[in-house]
Amino acid sequence: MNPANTPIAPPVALGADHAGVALKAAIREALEAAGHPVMDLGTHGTDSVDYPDFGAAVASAVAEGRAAFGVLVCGTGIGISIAANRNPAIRCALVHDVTGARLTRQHNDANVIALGARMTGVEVALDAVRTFLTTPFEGGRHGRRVQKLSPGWSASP
Ligand SMILES: O=C(CO)[C@H](O)[C@H](O)[C@H](O)COP(=O)(O)O
Repeated sequence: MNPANTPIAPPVALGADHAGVALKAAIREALEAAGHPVMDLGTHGTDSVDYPDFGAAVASAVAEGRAAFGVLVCGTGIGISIAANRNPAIRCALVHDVTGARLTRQHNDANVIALGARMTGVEVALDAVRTFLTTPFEGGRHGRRVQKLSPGWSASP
């Protein structure tokens, strides 16, 4: 609790490889300007690094409740989304536009979004992140389907 006894919302965890570091910085700047607490898990420079390290770090932060949501960026968004989805608590959606960002919250209850810095422009990416962070899960029939994405669910009778 802070001095005003107001709960502080968990931050948004950010992660990127070298290909995504500039877009991550733009996302961080926009979120901080809007008053969102962020947890920047790197990378912090343009030296070549391996996207699985950052996908895993953000996935762990979300899975452990240290972050409310995660935002990941690599060149295409593909590799880093695959990395995040190796964590069984994570539903990471690769998104290219605002519609995808909205629908993956409404229908999939995605807790991490992945963007491709070599695929999606900065303004679209920022709009997608804002939409992702402000759109609630719809539940209902989607709840049943999301349940079937959980590690314990099996298609076998
Ligand atoms: O993982 C990826 C492909 O899905 C990302 O786009 C990476 O950022 C990319 O592979 C990095 O490539 P680079 O040639 O090492 O910059």
